[in-house]
Amino acid sequence: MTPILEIEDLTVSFDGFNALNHLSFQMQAGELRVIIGPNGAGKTTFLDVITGKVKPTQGRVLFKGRNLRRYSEDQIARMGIGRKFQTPRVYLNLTVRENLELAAARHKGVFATLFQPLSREERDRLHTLIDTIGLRPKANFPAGLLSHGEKQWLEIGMLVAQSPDLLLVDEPVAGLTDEETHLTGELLVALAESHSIIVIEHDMEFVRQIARTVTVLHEGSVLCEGSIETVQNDPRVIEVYLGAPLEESHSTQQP
Ligand SMILES: Nc1ncnc2c1ncn2[C@@H]1O[C@H](COP(=O)(O)OP(=O)(O)OP(=O)(O)O)[C@@H](O)[C@H]1O
Repeated sequence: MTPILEIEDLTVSFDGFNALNHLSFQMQAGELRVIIGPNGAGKTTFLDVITGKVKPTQGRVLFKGRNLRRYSEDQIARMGIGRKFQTPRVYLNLTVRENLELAAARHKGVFATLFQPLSREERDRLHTLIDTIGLRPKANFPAGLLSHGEKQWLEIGMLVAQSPDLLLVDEPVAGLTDEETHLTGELLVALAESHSIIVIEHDMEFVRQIARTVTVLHEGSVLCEGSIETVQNDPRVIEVYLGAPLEESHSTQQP
């Protein structure tokens, strides 16, 4: 089976400095993959290159077998790669439902956003999605009244409303309470039943909750990959996290 994402010998240089350095990576459709790595390991650049924001200096990024090099960021988004940034980008004056409707319509293009009402089927999908993201009781609240965690879930919902095949989620639990963090983990695990997802995260408790396979980046390359136990016990990983157990080094690794 063709992997949903395949990265071959990828190097990204900024003024001669390799933010990504001969990196190779593969994931199959339906995987929930967690990427960790110390500050400066190349995690953000990794996402930037998948979404087309940054172009490879060398090497290839293949999405469902197609080389992304010649496509713009917009084209890549329309091909089915959706990205959730660290800070929520929801419309604060619109309700939860309106935010989701807008995201679903935007997926169909500007004309549809302005003039075409959602079909019955699309409305049913959004109804289910509001339940999935746990915001049914607040469906008619303006997003400005939501907590930080609820805004994150809404934005994840807006991403899903655009029907991406691959979701890229950057540090979804930064700044969330323990309970919100746990609920975010449950949400991502539920979404992983029908989506391929890459999550970048520092919070090791959260990584343990959701991770099946973890990829560790270091100095722009894959240092090691495997189950959370495999990765945590790998001496190379322990060394790059300053010789400390992962969860203890976490507090020193936050940006
Ligand atoms: N536009 C740029 N110009 C120059 N150097 C850059 C640029 N973007 C990233 N870098 C460098 O590339 C390296 C990788 O950066 P990147 O932001 O991808 O790491 P990261 O793993 O996301 O780090 P963090 O956890 O701190 O967000 C860093 O050393 C960074 O300084």
